[in-house]
Amino acid sequence: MTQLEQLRAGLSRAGLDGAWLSSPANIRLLSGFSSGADAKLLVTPGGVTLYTDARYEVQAGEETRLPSFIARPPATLEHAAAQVDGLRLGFEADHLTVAALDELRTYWPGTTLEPLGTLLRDIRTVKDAAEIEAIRDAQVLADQVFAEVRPLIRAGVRELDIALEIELRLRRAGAASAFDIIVASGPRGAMPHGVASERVIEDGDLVTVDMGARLRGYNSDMTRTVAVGEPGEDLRRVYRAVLEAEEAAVQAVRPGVRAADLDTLARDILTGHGLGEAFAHSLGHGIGLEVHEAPGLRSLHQPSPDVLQAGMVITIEPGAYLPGVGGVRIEDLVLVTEDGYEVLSHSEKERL
Ligand SMILES: CSCC[C@H](N)C(=O)N1CCC[C@H]1C(=O)N[C@@H](C)C(=O)O
Repeated sequence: MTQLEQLRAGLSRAGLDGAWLSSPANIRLLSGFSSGADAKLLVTPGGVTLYTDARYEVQAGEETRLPSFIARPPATLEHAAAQVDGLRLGFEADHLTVAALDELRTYWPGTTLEPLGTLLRDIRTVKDAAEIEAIRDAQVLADQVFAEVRPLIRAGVRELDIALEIELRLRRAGAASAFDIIVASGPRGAMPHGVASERVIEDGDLVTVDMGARLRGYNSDMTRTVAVGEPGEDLRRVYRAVLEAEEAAVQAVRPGVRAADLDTLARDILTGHGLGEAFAHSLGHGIGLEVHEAPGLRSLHQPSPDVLQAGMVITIEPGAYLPGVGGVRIEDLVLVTEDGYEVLSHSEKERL
């Protein structure tokens, strides 16, 4: 079933006639149009219409085979009003603003509007062959760029120069950076989201590089922690503990495993090394049109209800963060297959 067919089936199960979609990722998923921030998608029993404005007329013609209506609000809402009168329409409650919902109610007094729930989240969680190919290609590029930039990670180089080189090479290859590149060296390694700064890397540092490529709309995500010179034995011990947790969690990936249990598995290993408190985030996440999407690999603070299925693409990224000292994170991008897993990220890991 195509994603649109899955959406229609889900709408009918929920007693809805259609949907008004505003999130760029879902618009791209269903239409192929890549500038969803300036678009809406209307799904009704009679068809699907992409609404966008004159800046995107040519682009819409190139990117989608769906009929487009070129206008700006309120003309778009007035045009849609005739099609949605008397219908029950779903909307993305986690994306549509309160003001935008009020506006829909004003222009469509005869339409019942209801939150879509997890329907689109669920459709996006399991990837089809084309989506997996795009993520795989994004990771091939990320591995290649990491290999090219790896020799730059040395004493005397600023974190932001490493990030710049990564970004430049991704852009030159026709991709983009999936997110602000994290380069966290020395004590900055204690910041899980330590985006590259002006800090100059020193001998004995561990340097965490977390990067991803966005290609054909799909993202990759991978982290490597690199040793510069000879880090002290305390940091090496932390590195080995994180690597042990990471490899054990990857090896446990297969359909039917609860996402929360993978987090617990990695967390227990780190706790055994006295690093449970230092693992300050969840084990990983699904990835696709957005960097963070379902399933969440989380056992603490709202444990994930998700169970792994073939076709999910997830990250496994345990870390340990020691304020004032430094940190380690190791992350692989993993495809859940029918009989287990395939690691999509191939960049070499340190063996300390
Ligand atoms: C700003 S995108 C960061 C990408 C990165 N690989 C990543 O997902 N990280 C870095 C450390 C934690 C993890 C993260 O943000 N996890 C989220 C899902 C959480 O809430 O734990």
